[in-house]
Parts: sequence; structure tokens; C-alpha cells
Amino acid sequence: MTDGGGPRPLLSVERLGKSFHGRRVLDDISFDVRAGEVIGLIGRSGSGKSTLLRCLNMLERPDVGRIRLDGEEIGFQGGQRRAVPARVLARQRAAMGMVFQHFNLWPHRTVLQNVMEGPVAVLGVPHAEAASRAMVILERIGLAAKAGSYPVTLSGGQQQRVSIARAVAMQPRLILFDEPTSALDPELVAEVLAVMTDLARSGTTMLVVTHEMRFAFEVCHRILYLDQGRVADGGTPAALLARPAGSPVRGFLGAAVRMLEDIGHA
Ligand SMILES: Nc1ncnc2c1ncn2[C@@H]1O[C@H](COP(=O)(O)OP(=O)(O)OP(=O)(O)O)[C@@H](O)[C@H]1O
Repeated sequence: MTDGGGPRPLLSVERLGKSFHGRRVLDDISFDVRAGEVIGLIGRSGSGKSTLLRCLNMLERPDVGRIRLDGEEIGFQGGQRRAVPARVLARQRAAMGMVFQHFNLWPHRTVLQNVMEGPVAVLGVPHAEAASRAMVILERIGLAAKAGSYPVTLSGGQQQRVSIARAVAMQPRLILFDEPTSALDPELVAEVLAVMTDLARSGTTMLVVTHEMRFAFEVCHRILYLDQGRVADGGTPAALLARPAGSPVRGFLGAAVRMLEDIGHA
């Protein structure tokens, strides 16, 4: 199905809702993501950003609404209470990479093994091919020299870069990032954002929950502003910055607006 003559969206979220213990955490969330788009999800702590990502990746089950990937409905959707066969679920999960705040690398495996494990175990890629593909990705993120190292010997920034490499190695249709830099010491944030920027600029479809406003406004094509579980505003960075001073998104951005406007004019 097409929307206004454009191509079918890669990801389509329709009227998603989720409550915890009777309290609405996601309320009537709808948006589309086209292939190659980088979408930023911003909003105050507790506005529902992580829960939304977790619903997309089927770590959380929405109460109502639909999520379609390439036109195919994913996961178990509330309302219908319909379970998808495990084999289909595995395929759908593999299509969406996820990078978490905490890197969760396997401590007893080398960097190379961490990156190649998914393709071998889940996708059935032959060992040698998975290893050479993993090395290409490690080169790209500047960590080829660490291929034989164990995660504990790496800095937090390097570990997060490896976890991004691990997601990329699965060749997903899109990658979800859940505050990937918020567990890092400030001096390590830039190297992770540089890898994400490189991915974004090379056409990777990405949904990024972030408190890094500079990254959101410099790199994302569109930004969704969540407030109390609803998409309270959304648009291009320029459109959001052009909202009137009293608007909710401007209220959220506060003093950061001036810095972001300067980026836009640079
Ligand atoms: N498993 C859960 N059980 C009960 N409440 C939950 C659960 N997960 C999230 N919540 C609540 O849902 C609300 C939204 O949480 P969520 O983590 O999605 O927000 P967020 O916007 O990602 O916040 P932050 O920026 O702090 O990570 C919060 O009030 C949170 O306490």
C-alpha cells in the first residue's frame, strides 16, 4: 500500500498503546519510518521512549495498535492476542538490530567472536565468511586491532562501538538505539556518536532514543518529541527549532535551543 504516492514505509506504527499497572505509558502513538531515515526520539525522562523501542523490538507487548515491518505485522499484537510462530518471530527480531545503554558483550569471547556470533548462530552464515565480514565492520569502526581482545580490556566507548558492530553484522533492516551513550563517561561519548553518524550518513535506517540534542538535531532527518506517552510534536530539526517560543518542544529544549540554532546556521 502506498501513502500519498510515496513508497511503502519500512516501519509503520499505528495507534500503539501500552499501560503498566493501569497507567498509560504509551498513548496512541503513530508514525512511519522510510528506508534510510534516521529518526530521533527525544523527551523527558519517563515519557515512554524506551518502552516504545521495546515494543518495536517485541521485548514488550503493546496492549493495542499495530507495528508493521515492510508491510508485515510483527510480534504478538494486543487486541488480537495473536501469537506469531517462533520461526517468524526470530526472523522479525533479526531484522531489527538493537543497541542498548549497557553493552552486554559476552565477556569470555573476543571482540571478533562477539561480532560474528549472531550471523553464525542465527543466520547460519559460514564461520569463515562471518569472520571476514566481522573484520570489515571492525575496520570501519576503527577497532580491527582489538579483534582478538576481550571486552574487559576495552574502554566503555570501545565496548559500545563493538556492540554497534554486533548489531550491524546481522545486516538488519533497521537499528534501534536506546540511549547508547548515557552510560559512558563524557570523554567517551564522541567516539560512539561518530560511529553512529557514519552509519546514519551511509544510509542505515535508525531509530535513536537520545538525550544528545546536538546529535539529534545535526544527524537525524526527523525528530519525534514524546511527552507523557504521546508524540507531542515531530518534524525535521529545522521545523522543530522554528516552533514558537512557548511550544512544548521548545520548552523541553530550553537553553539548548540557541546552541542548536547555531549548528543550523553554521
Ligand atoms: N516494566 C515496567 N513496569 C512498570 N512501569 C514501567 C515499566 N517500564 C517502564 N515503566 C514506566 O513507564 C514510564 C516510561 O518509561 P520509559 O523508560 O519508557 O521512559 P523513557 O522516556 O525512556 O525515560 P528515560 O529517558 O529516563 O529512559 C515510566 O514512568 C516508567 O517508570
